[in-house]
Amino acid sequence: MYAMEAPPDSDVLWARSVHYSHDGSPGIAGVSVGVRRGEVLAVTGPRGSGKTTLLHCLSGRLVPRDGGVWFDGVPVHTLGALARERLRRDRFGWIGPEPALLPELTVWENAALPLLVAGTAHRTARRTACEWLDRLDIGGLARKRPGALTRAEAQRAALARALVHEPAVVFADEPTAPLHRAERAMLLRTLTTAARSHGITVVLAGHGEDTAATADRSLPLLDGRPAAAGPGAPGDTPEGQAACSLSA
Ligand SMILES: Nc1ncnc2c1ncn2[C@@H]1O[C@H](COP(=O)(O)OP(=O)(O)OP(=O)(O)O)[C@@H](O)[C@H]1O
Repeated sequence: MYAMEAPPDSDVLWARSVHYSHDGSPGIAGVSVGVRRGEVLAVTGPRGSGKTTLLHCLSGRLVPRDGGVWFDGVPVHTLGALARERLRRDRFGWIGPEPALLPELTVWENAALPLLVAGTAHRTARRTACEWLDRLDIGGLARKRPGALTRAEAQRAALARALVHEPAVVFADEPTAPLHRAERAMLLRTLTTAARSHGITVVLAGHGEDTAATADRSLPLLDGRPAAAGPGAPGDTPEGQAACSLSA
């Protein structure tokens, strides 16, 4: 049983036989994965294969209907809603397909939000946010409002917000979806370079080949299950605990 196993120390995130269904429609079924500290893991698969659902389960937004998720050895699936919210605020960063910046705030205020919400002094939050905007090559836009940014710039601002508090793990759910090809490659490179230089683990969902190429390993999903978990595949257990067939 997953509950009797102990997550390995090397894994910052560890999921065992995770099942989640959205009001009856299948989301993911029997996904197990370990993510090592500082690693970039790609979760790939076609539309509707369960990538977003898995990221939501790993980040504590959703509680699996069955199976469990551990972060730093803590069983996230047993925590209450408030504790999971705190965990997401303090230890995780999130960037999705839409930048979701607050239009009435400046770019630096948007980037600083995780620090401000956590009670960091205004001046420190501003300095740190501006350092991240500089690092992501949009320092000159710090005082602008999101409405004045291109999509690529807005997505970089969202990336700064995901990284500003130097979380343990950044979840990036198709962060390049709104971008053109050249911008996509640039954003992925920026994300992984920044995360690697700060020891931040990345779980990156996407369906393009560029997603897998960016990552250290890949977990391909199909219909909510690990795609490589056919008969005889590694991890093809009766519980369906197939670990991600990790290619690297
Ligand atoms: N809120 C929801 N209500 C009902 N069904 C949902 C909901 N969210 C996801 N699903 C279903 O769960 C399955 C997995 O969806 P999910 O969004 O996790 O896949 P995905 O791989 O991220 O897809 P995409 O690439 O389109 O974002 C799909 O069949 C989807 O229709």
